[in-house]
Amino acid sequence: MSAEMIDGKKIAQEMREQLKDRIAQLQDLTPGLAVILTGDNQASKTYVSMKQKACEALGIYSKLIELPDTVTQSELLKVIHELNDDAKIHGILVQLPLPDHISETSVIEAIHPSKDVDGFHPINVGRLQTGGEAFYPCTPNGIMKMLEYQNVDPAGKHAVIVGRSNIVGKPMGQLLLKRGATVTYCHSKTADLAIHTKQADILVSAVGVKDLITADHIKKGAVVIDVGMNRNDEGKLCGDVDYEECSMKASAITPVPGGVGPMTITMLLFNTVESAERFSR
Ligand SMILES: Nc1nc(=O)c2c([nH]1)NC[C@@H]1CN(c3ccc(C(=O)N[C@@H](CCC(=O)O)C(=O)O)cc3)C=[N+]21
Repeated sequence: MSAEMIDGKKIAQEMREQLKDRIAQLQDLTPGLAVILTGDNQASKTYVSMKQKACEALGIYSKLIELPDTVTQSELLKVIHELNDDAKIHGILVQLPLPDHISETSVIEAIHPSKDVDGFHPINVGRLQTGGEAFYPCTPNGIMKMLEYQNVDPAGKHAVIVGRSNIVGKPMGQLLLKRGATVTYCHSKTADLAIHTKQADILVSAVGVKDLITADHIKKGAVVIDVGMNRNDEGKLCGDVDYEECSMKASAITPVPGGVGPMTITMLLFNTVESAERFSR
């Protein structure tokens, strides 16, 4: 039996329709998102233009600030401070990665937590653990929405996460823990990956290695979430999971493209709308 494909594109589209209604309720307040793009990395440009198109489609005001890769840290911080004070802007996203001479931590910490729609600021990271009003990182939060949509309740399940980044792996574990999963983190230093991943009821791979997860890595009936973004020999986008093999064994599985990616952008819109709603209260 082959697994059900979790259609991220479709779930994302449905959530975007719901967001349109929420935006309409804001009446004369237009949610605003500022995106700061440094340098001319082609991949970054592509993602940023996808984000802008998504904003446009929903009637979210989007402001793009393009800076050369020679921009100094203090110039970048000044731009962030101005956006913190800009009443038209409810969300600020600084596209990562940044040029090497700029401290990612300093930049993230300069964004006002109430506008940090990426959920990367330590205040938001902390509140994810301790509670309180926070923005959750878009990719893991989008995955939680996909699980909900599939009627997968993490409570009592064993969730295994491969990857320990601040952007995906770590917050993914926190969100699943919040929902009652037993969480295992695996990463590049894990001695025997398959021993752990084979225990997973829910497996999330966020590593960036093509075909890292094969059928031998998963348990029959597992829910498999692929956050990887890699290119195969033909230059086509593919994930960490060998989809063909694993879909024969999993109960549900996300494709790449069309899985987690579209949900990431949707959750960015979601956080921006939420920020505007908080602002209007
Ligand atoms: N501050 C910051 N926040 C981010 O959220 C952020 C970032 N920096 N830097 C780069 C990564 C990457 N990222 C993606 C979002 C959507 C897709 C996406 O929609 N992908 C489509 C396919 C796109 C294609 O065809 O190339 C899909 O998977 O179906 C991919 C990647 C957000 N990022």
